[in-house]
Amino acid sequence: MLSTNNLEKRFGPVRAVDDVTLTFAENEVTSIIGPNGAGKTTFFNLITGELEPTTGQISYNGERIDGMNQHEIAQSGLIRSYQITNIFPQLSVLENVRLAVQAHRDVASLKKYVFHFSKFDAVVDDAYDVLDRAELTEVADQKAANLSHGQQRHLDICIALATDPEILLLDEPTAGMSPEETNNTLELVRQLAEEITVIIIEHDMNVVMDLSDRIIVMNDGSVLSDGNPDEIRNDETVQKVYLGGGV
Ligand SMILES: Nc1ncnc2c1ncn2[C@@H]1O[C@H](COP(=O)(O)OP(=O)(O)OP(=O)(O)O)[C@@H](O)[C@H]1O
Repeated sequence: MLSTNNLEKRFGPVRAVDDVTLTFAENEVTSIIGPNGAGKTTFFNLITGELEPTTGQISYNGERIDGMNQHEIAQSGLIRSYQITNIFPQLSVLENVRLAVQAHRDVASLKKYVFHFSKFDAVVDDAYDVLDRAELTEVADQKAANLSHGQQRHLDICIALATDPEILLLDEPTAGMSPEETNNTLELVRQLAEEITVIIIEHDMNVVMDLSDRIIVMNDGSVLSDGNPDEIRNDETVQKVYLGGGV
């Protein structure tokens, strides 16, 4: 459904992403790992349209998306979670998700929602459905600013889910979380992966090994290795370059 072909991004002399050809399958959790500066974030930025490739192609559901703007790519179902920066802290949890549901509708529908309260109710119902998936229903009326760090990260994922993604990109979803919050997030991502495709950048190897169907190891902009958790754990090159033999 999503593939890259000879994808390359140069920043002056630096090849941040260097000849990356990958295909992502539906309903899999894929983790992208690698040392600092390996090109993981740049790869995400290329897929979501935040950066344009220097050369190479990106295809999504049979269409070229390289060169499309971020908004068009997001509308087509490829959504990135933005690590809390998308949250309006002074609004309630429900209002945050409701706004995201509304923003996803086109302008004509939006007018209907304003003038027909039955449609507005449907938006609220959708927002509650999303909160329910992340177990945030109980805090729906609280100010987003008052949530714990883990709950805010989940709210951020809810805001992404409210736009009905087919592919969800998550950048270090468990960063800064307590062990309990991390477990909740793992459970949430597992549930999501039953319906959508999830691609994660993650540094925590326990999370990566636990959660992933597939792991892509990047180094110096290139794909060093690509396989299931057992294959990556036993890959000698990966151990030498990245895992230090410790996993
Ligand atoms: N806007 C930019 N301008 C110049 N160089 C950049 C830019 N963005 C990234 N780079 C360089 O591209 C390379 C890849 O960086 P990138 O941030 O994609 O790596 P990363 O794997 O996400 O690293 P980290 O795990 O530290 O976030 C690095 O050498 C980085 O310095």
